[in-house]
Amino acid sequence: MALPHMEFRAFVQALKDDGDLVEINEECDPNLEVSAIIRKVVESDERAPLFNNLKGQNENGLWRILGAPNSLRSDPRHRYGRLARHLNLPPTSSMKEILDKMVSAKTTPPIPPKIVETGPCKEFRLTSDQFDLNQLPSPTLHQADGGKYVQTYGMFIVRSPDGKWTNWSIARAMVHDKNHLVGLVMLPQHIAVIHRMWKELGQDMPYALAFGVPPAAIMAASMPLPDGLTEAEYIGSMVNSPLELVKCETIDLFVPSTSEIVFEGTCSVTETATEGPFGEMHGYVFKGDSHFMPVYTVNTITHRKDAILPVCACGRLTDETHTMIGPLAAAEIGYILKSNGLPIKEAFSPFESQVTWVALQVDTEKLRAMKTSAEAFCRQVGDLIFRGKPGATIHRLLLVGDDIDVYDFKEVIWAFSTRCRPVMDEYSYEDVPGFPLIPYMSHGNGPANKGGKLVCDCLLPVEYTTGKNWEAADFKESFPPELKQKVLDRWHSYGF
Ligand SMILES: Cc1cc2c3c(c1C)C(C)(C)C[C@@H](O)N3c1c(nc(O)[nH]c1=O)N2C[C@H](O)[C@H](O)[C@H](O)COP(=O)(O)O
Ligand SMILES: [K+]
Repeated sequence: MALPHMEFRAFVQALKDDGDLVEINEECDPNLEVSAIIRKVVESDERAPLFNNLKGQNENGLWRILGAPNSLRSDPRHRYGRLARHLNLPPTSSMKEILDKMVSAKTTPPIPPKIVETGPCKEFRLTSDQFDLNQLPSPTLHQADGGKYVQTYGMFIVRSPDGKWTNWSIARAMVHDKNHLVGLVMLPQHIAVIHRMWKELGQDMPYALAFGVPPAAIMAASMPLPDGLTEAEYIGSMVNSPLELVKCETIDLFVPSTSEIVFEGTCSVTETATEGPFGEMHGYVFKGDSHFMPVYTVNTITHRKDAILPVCACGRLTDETHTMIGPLAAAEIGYILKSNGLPIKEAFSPFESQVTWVALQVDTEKLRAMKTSAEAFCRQVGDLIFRGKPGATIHRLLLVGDDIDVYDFKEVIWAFSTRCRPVMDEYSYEDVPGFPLIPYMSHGNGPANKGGKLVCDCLLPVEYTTGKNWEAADFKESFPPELKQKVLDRWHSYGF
């Protein structure tokens, strides 16, 4: 068995060994029952459910479902254990350690993937007359959804026509009919950028959709890495070993050889169909909210025996859209600001903001050395992030001082509530791309795709000039160290 971060099935075994898996062997219905269970799981940080017995499974066990593949654990000591297992990090890892790992390959040489002859994803092969996506256990995730969202945690593999850039990403897709999907292809995402390249050529875009890929790969697939960067070699560098890829049956693309399930085909550059509505990452399903999106033809399915389909039943806190989309964008945002010489120490997207905010911890000593103004600094940050792709999903950037732990929302909201004067300390951006999936954008008063962004300065003026001139009225800062130690030592003898 390979290591959990390099093979999905080993990852599932690792969850089981961690006591972080519940195997459900009684028959469950992929129409809402499975998702209801997953929703209850992610709303209470319960163990991940593995559905071994689904209505509609075919004779080779295609497919089972693993729900909540990268959600939270209830034990605070292992809160991010499932994310850590995706990266071969200890289950006690912090979010900082996990995100540092995700940017670690920025400064190490890429390691190209290794092509292998075959692999477990080739155990079974179905041609288009041998499967019906409506008969297979494609799950319906929310009762108001427009279709069966079979694709919520698989990885799209698409390549630029010149073959130079292979992008791996997660984008949703639902069953359109027995051999077709329809999915969200939306700029500025790279899948949409590459789709446009094929459209300009007048050729349908070959794609592979691999489910149950190496966990390290799905993390990078969910991260807004730079244009033109091929995730496969970035991940190779991150895990310090080449990923093993195998050639698709019908198209000139390569997929991780241990993938659980692989759909192969072409994404039309002309034909669209109605997609949505879908219960999305901000926690809403708007009735009738569907749009025309590209149609994917599924020509071939290859898969492992008793293959497992990972499913994110997304919506309200806390599922993979919150543990991954916001934090991974924050990691990229922090990296961009640092590599542009700005005094940023940490960046995180608070779940409580439904990952629409990124909090940036500022090194205020370096800030003071810049002898800059609040307006100039906030505009510098906002221009770098809101005019670039990694900031696409983020609508508030909060600048906080050294004393604020951006990974702890209690800290962030204290600074925001007490140090950022509404309006005067906020710098608006109305002329930048907006994120249309946020309800106040898609169903609000202004344009869905433009503006609605702020840089919120949660640094007090003294932090720009002479430095912090207050003590927090709390146990940590308002008492001499020896007294604090005495209180801690005697805490129980006092009677607490
Ligand atoms: C982890 C994760 C990420 C995403 C999504 C989901 C999960 C679980 C769904 C549950 C399927 C919900 C859907 O909103 N979804 C999604 C999506 N990006 C889209 O353009 N379209 C989508 O439908 N991302 C985010 C993208 O994966 C990242 O933005 C990534 O950065 C993209 O890669 P790239 O274009 O930057 O290379
Ligand atoms: K990506």
